[in-house]
Amino acid sequence: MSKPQVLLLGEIEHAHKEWAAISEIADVIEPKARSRAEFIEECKSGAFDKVLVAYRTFQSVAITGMIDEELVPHLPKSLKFIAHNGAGYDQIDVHACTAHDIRVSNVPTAVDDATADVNMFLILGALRGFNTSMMALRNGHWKGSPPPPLGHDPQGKVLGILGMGGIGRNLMKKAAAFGMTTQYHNRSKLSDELSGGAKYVSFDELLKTSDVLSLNLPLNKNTHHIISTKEFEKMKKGVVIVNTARGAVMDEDALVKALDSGHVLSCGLDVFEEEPKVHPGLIANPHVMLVPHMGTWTVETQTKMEVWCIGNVRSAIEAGKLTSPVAEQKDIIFQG
Ligand SMILES: O=CC(=O)O
Repeated sequence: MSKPQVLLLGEIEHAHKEWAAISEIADVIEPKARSRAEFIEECKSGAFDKVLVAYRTFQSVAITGMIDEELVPHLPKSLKFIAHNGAGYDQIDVHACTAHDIRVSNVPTAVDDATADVNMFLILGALRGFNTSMMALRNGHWKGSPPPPLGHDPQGKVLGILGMGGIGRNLMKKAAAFGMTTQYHNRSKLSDELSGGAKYVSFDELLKTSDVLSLNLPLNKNTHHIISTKEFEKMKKGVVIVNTARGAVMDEDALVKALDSGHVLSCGLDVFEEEPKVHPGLIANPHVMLVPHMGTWTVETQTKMEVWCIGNVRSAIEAGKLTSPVAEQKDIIFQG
């Protein structure tokens, strides 16, 4: 019997041993296409007609573009699984995939520590106002002239976490070590065991009473611009906002205005609405902490993510199911 085919969209950089083991149970193929148009043509040519599983990276979007309603109908009928190497899967229209009987998995858990570490780094940097003086030092002006205003301690501050998934819960533990108290808002209240004693509050309450607001929720139609002008107006004056989720959960234009007016004291961002473009109002603001999407950018975490994603590929081939299906598909019974 011939082996099933696996389509590699992107590259395996670390988990070479685990990937080599996939070659023992499947034939791995790669696209020749270098653009979305070429990829669609390659799909149409029948080149992928025996592919059962696709492994994809965040970066492979440069070739395929979004896995959206336009692209999904061109994917081969044989394709039943997409294993996405990343926690956030906003590049994939899950509903379009469900409609074509394609199961989708992401990589939770493996990303939690590294992303929450960046979260903490951004919280500390934004509270302390480190960026201005770090820039002054490099420009030969020591702390700057005049020196920057005094920063703020995390101790005793209320951290509001919007989206209490794995990263949010990991952040809560780290923030506790810095003396912060956590409250959260989530689609649903967590069990006491999961929430670790953090107070569940309404969205409005979270906005009104947090000293630091951390965005840890996925980007989808419901969360796009969930933080905009109206929400900034409800926040405490002097609030600090950090985002390691996806840029578009916050309206960047509105953020820049809230920073410029002084209502928002500072922010720490790892993600941007139109990456790799960064809003000029953020670039021009020396107080804000800006990191070019490096939440999971460590050898250890990238390796863990690849191993996890390859585990999904293996499970799809051997057991006919994914180990970590995306939330939207957990309760769906597939036909094909
Ligand atoms: O941004 C990183 C991820 O979604 O894994």
